[in-house]
Amino acid sequence: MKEKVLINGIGRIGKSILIQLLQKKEYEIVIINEINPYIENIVYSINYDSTYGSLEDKFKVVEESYIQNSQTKIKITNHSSLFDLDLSDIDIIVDSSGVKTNIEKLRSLPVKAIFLTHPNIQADINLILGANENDLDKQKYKVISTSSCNATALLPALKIIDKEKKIICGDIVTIHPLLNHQRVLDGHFVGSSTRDVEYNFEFGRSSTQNIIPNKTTTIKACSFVDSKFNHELISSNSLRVPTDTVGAINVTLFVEKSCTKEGLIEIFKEYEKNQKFNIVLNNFDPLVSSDFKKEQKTTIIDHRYTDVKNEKMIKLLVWYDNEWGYASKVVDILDFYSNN
Ligand SMILES: NC(=O)c1ccc[n+]([C@@H]2O[C@H](COP(=O)([O-])OP(=O)(O)OC[C@H]3O[C@@H](n4cnc5c(N)ncnc54)[C@H](O)[C@@H]3O)[C@@H](O)[C@H]2O)c1
Repeated sequence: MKEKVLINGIGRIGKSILIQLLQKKEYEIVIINEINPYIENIVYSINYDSTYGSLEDKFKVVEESYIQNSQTKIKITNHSSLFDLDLSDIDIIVDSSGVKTNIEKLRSLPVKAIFLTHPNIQADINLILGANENDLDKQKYKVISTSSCNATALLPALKIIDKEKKIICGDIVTIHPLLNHQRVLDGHFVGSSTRDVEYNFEFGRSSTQNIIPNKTTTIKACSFVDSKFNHELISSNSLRVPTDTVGAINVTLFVEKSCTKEGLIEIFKEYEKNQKFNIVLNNFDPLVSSDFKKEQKTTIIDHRYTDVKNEKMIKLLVWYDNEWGYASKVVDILDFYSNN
């Protein structure tokens, strides 16, 4: 039996999830709900993409409110609230709209599970593969947050190091591509109490003309998954840069047990060899951010920059595709949920 899916919000993340789910026979995308009222524009934005290229098997509009390609027919709805939708034919909702919704009310929806593509402390669980998948209890948990792209990339690396060397404290800087809530040229700041975007004057500044510093929610998102990895342990900030996708995290950690650069690389190689999910990729090649575009592994350790000072200070550079890579982890989480 296929899992019948509704995707809410078909922006950067919704679209990456849609395209990856379309490759899998275990899922049927029944509805896309999107507040964009122009179905021709929805189909256009699914078919063509400046970052990842255009779809081979293109969709077209049929019967006014459906889109169809050679494999699939999907109903398009335009409700601003999930509570206005007919969910009688839906098993799973993937909410990639970024809208903050009352979680108690979400639980009452007549579906098996609702996956939120943002960190949410009120969700039944914030889930990152390689960190806490064993805590997933399908009988108990209905609203499942798939955390953030940064936390999905960082937390597995922190846990690997903590297990072997015990982290005392540290600092991270995320270097993050543009997001759709930013402005192209200077304008009023963007942020709202109904979306998971921080109020931040700097995000009203031109995204293509600036490196924009901001307080990242990365460590907070990690703490929702594993409370040990919080702001008492690790400080953080972010630099938003004018690239389309693929982020990097510069990580500095102080640890209790002595280590060497070679020993650390060995630990990550061992993990990569034995991992259950597509998480760690060890890179030794002279690559740049765009080389990691569409990479499904989301904790890419660039060992050209792995370093140890005074046996107890570790430096790592971690890459991840914040759109396609993160979306692939959401799909892996759906698989994990469905198969357990
Ligand atoms: N872009 C990233 O790198 C990234 C990575 C991980 C997680 N996320 C999270 O995923 C979510 C979506 O981010 P995005 O970058 O895709 O944003 P986006 O702005 O590109 O897409 C959001 C889509 O949702 C639609 N939408 C807005 N309100 C809606 C509503 N009430 N009902 C239905 N649709 C609605 C918008 O029209 C838009 O098409 C956010 O929570 C974000 O924090 C983003």
